Amino acid sequence: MSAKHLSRPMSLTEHLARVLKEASLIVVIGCCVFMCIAIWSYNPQDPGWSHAGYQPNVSNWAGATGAWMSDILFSFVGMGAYIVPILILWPAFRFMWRRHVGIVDAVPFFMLRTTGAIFLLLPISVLSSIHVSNQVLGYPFTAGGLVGLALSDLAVSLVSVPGATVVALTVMFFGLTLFMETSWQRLLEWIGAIPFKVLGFIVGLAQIRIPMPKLSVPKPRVQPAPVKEPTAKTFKTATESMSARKREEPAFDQVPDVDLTSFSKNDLKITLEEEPIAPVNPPAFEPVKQEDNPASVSDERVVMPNVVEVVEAPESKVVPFTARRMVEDTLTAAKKHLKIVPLSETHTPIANTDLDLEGAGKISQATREASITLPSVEALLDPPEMKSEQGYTEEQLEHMSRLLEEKLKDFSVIAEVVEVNPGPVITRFEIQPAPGVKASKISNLARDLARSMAVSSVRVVEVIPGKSVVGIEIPNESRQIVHLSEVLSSSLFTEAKSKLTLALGNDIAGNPVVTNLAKMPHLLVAGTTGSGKSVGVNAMLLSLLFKATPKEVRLILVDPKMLELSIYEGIPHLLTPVITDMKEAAGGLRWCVGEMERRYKLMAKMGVRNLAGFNDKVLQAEEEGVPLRDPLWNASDYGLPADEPAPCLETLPYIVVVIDEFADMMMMVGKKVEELIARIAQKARAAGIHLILATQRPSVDVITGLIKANVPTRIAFQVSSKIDSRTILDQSGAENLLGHGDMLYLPAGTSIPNRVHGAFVSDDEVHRTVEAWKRLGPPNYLDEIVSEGSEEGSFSAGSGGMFDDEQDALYDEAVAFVTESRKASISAVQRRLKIGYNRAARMIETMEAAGVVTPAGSNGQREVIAPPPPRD
Ligand SMILES: Nc1ncnc2c1ncn2[C@@H]1O[C@H](COP(=O)(O)OP(=O)(O)OP(=O)(O)O)[C@@H](O)[C@H]1O
Repeated sequence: MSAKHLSRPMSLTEHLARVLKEASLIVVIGCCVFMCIAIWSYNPQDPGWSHAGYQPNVSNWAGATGAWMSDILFSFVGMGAYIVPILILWPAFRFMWRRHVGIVDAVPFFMLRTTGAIFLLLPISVLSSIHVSNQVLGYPFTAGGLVGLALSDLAVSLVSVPGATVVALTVMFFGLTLFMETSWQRLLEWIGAIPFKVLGFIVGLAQIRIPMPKLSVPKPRVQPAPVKEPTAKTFKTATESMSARKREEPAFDQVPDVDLTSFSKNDLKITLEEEPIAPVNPPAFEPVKQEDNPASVSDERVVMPNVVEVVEAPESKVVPFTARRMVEDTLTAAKKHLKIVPLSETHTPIANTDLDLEGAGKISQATREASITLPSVEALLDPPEMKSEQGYTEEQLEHMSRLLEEKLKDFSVIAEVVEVNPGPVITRFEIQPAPGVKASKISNLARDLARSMAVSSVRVVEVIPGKSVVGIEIPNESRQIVHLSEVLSSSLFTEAKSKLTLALGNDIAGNPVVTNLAKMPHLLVAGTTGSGKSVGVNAMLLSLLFKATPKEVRLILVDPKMLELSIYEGIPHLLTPVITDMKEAAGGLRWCVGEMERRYKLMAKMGVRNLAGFNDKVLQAEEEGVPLRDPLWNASDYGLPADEPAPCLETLPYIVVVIDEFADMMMMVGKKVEELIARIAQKARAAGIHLILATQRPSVDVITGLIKANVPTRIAFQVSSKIDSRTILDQSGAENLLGHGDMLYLPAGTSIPNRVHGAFVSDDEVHRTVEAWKRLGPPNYLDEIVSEGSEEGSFSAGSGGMFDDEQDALYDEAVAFVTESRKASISAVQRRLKIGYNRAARMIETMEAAGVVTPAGSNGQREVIAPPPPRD
């Protein structure tokens, strides 16, 4: 948001209100000055309200009116009369200072201060009445006036003089707190800062006397770039702009020797907390003549991260400079209230416990040796752009914080901005709502806040782990693009051992977000059209292509739009050509179910619990020179002699099924797809089969309860409504994203989504990577995958017919064969009818359901129950 947005022209009503406000203040000031004159020139002998007067002339400077006014005040509140003008003036000034507060908004504050004023005034009268003699003063009644007299009589009779004094003092401070609306803590801090101010003044005087060389100060920056290795002897600070510091700065060795080692760490923490600092390498501060090379010193400077923390006492050599800087910082910090801490320091990166940084190394090493070298990220992807500072200036942040508070107040939410965290794409304002304000109330205001703050969207983060504040995320004026190459070259990605490592993008603080599909174990990606889904899916696919060889990961890509994934046609990772036909897509899923069952059986025979274990065992046996034989092999199934040895087992690749628009599939193929997906999702994890489902229609008929229950990891790109966001994430928030790859990533088993700025990858980059892989070898397609679907015969939308195996054209023939041969063997049926393994397996299962054969026994054999068909 630009500054011009912030300072929009006033409407006529606002203008009138402002003029009226200022005119009233002038009247109030006038009245108070008059009252002051009347009170200070009070003469008990002047005529007034309490008596007729002892002298013919009025001596009060404010005339007879003043004499009457002061007499009334002294008669009622005695000495309290002196503070009455202050009690009127102070609130009037505060009302003026708060320029954006309307009269209605000011009513609660007015009531608060009036109550405070009464509770302040009355005890002063009571105390005066009890402790001050009226003989010298000569007020009409007592030193505390009639009110003081009445209340003090009552108080003394109830709690005697000391008790009444304590009660009156307590009430007085209570009233003062309400009236001043100030925090005693701040007051104490302010008083505590006075010695530093004095010290600063003395140092300033000394500077004037000693001519010093100039030192240029770098231009303020909102987001300090993180420094790799902060020196232990420096102070870590946040934020920006030493813009106010325009005066000349001396070289450290010429600064008057002020011993500041006596400052306590706590002092520094309190006073320097918000002040940006540009720590300096001591050698860079040799006296430099600005005229010669003004930039040379500032170039040496490094902006350090935030929040003052004295790690170690400064070395004596740098004490004078540091000390002077501390004093300056103290002075500047005293003026500021807004705490600005870059997100890079406050935001906790997403936990990467899933990344398999250690495990699974054995297999990968072994498989990798025998396989092709992976293409290089640097050679194929565009390098990341140089990051430039794109956040708001410190003044803008200050202004926006106040504006945010006011806008919230317009919506009857009293809240205070306690911290601002600028990030590369968004800036997070942490607000502390008043007690009793519900976070959901603030969430519901997201759109109104975006409108009133003139930004494209505002996201409300109801829960920030470890804090009691609510976060308001406001987009920066221009956002940084996260390039995939940046995330792929991060150590998090390169060190991850899992072959299914996915690079998603950067989190709000700019840290890479890398996840493991193997642990997810299935992923649902949804978002409206143009929100960045396809780019996101491409980034995930490229992550796999830069991490795994075809021996390690195979892909089945389903692309009904024939647009997005067809680009990958021909890469050696594909198990089948990119599927664009829904029939074949359903067949692909059925093949996956069959493959899953087969893998489960294999793993059971081998006594391992998952694919990694299976592959380890196979490799180990290969290394020992005794390769394992396929335990499921049955020579007779293939018409071979029984003594034919089974083939050797090979490692099994992970299989990733990516469906780009699975709503289309649901519409065209019907409910059965949902069941198939659920079946794969429930069991396929151990078998190494993983699903990535993408849709641009996040409605309940596409993302059904069954799918949600089985696909625990979700990514929501921008959606058009709260309802869509709830359908994907079970909570709102995605409707307030920025689009263009901005996403909410909800890992399995958590309820707090993480905002991630998705990695961008261009079509060119995808092309280059695909070409590189194509050059490394042709794909080895399995024909049975798509034939599984098409050979099933017709299937009508929503009928579920294609999965009803009793409707299978060959089912009757299969039953006849089984009952005649009395052999309920899948491979026998497969061989006899010349069909795929999965189709045969399903027929046998259908026969089991129909009572033709028994369930498989412990040895895997089935009995045929039904009699053979009668012969003609
Ligand atoms: N991570 C990103 N960073 C920057 N811009 C992005 C990012 N992701 C997407 N975009 C921009 O958004 C545009 C739309 O992205 P994309 O085509 O992926 O959307 P989509 O959700 O797949 O839309 P559709 O469903 O219509 O295909 C892209 O052309 C690109 O310019």
